[in-house]
Amino acid sequence: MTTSFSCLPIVDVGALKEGPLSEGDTQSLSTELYSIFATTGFAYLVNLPLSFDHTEIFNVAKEFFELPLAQKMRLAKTSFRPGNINTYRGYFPIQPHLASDNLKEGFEIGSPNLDHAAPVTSKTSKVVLSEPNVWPSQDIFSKQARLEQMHSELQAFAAKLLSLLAIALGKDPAFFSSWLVDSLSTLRLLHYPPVPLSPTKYTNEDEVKLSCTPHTDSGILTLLHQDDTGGLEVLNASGDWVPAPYVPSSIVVNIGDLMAKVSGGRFTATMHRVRAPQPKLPSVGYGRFSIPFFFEPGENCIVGNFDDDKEGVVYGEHVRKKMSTWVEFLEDSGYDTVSTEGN
Ligand SMILES: O=C(O)CCC(=O)C(=O)O
Ligand SMILES: [Fe+2]
Repeated sequence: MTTSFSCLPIVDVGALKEGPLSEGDTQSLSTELYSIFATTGFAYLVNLPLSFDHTEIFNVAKEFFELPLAQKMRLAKTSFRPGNINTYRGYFPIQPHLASDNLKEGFEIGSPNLDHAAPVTSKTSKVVLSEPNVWPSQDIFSKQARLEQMHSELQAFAAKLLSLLAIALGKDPAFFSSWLVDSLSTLRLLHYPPVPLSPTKYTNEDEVKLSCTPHTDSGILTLLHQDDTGGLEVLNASGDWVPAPYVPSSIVVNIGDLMAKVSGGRFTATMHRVRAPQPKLPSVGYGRFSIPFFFEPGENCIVGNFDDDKEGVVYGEHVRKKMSTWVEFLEDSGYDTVSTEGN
C-alpha cells in the first residue's frame, strides 16, 4: 500500500559497483528495497553502478532531439509515418492535436543484443515487440554505440535489483532470471518542450499544467534519469502530489503495475505525473529532458506470480493490452505527417 509519505527515500547502492555483495550488504540492501517498494513504491538511488553520468546521458538526448524534425520523422513509428515499418522502436513526435497535457517527443530503443530472428505476431495488434532498433545515420548522430552501452548497463543494474528483491522475498536470488531471457527492456529518451502559462494558472490545483498526465508505469521496474528542470510529482496515500525534485547524480526507481500484480500487492505501483516546464525559468530553455529505462521481460515470458497458487501473466499479452491506452502507440495517431516530412 502507498503510504502518506512527504518525500522520497534515498538509497545508496554503491555496494553494487564492486564484485559480489557481502552477506551484510545483501541483507541490508534487499531489506531496504523491499520496504520502499512496499510503501512509497518510489525512491532515489545514488552511488550508481553505471559508467556514465547525468551530463553525458542528457547530452546524448540533446544531440538526438536537436536533429531536424524531418530527420527524426524518418525514424518515426509507422503510426506517425505510414511508410515506415518500425512499430515499437523509434521516434514519436509531439502531438499538439491531442490533449495539451501530454506534450512530449520521444525516441525508444530496445536491447542491442536481442535476437530478431523469429518475431512474434499477434492477431489483435500490428506491433512487433522484438523488432530491431532504428537509428539516425552516423554522420548526423554519433552516439548510437554509447546509447546501446547505456541500455546494457541499465539492464544489468535492473537485474541486480531484481535479484535483491528475490532475496528479500525469501526466494532464490535467481528467481527472476527467466525474466531476463529475450528481455524487451526499453530505453526512452524524452523531451518535454516548455509550455507558456497564462498568469491565472496555478490558482487552482485542478488547473496545474502537465506535460505527462497521471499514470502508473505498466511493467516491472523503471529506472529514471531526470534533468534539473523539476516537475516530477508522486501521489501519496492522502491524495497529495509530492514533488520528486532533481537530486544530483541520482536516478529514480519505481515499481510498475505488472510487478505490483504478480507480487500479490506486496509492492505498490505509485501514480506519478510531470508538471509542464515553464519557459520563464532560465534553466528550461529547452524544456525538460528525462530518460526512463523500463525493465521488460521477454514477449513469451510467463511472469510468474509470487504466490505459487496464482496464475502468472504472459508479458507480451500484458504489454499489448496496456499499449492501447498510450498516446505514442495509437494505431492511427491522426498525426499530420505531410507538414513534418521535409527533406
Ligand atoms: O519525465 C519523467 O520524469 C517521467 C516520465 C514517466 O513517468 C514515464 O515515461 O513513464
Ligand atoms: Fe512513468
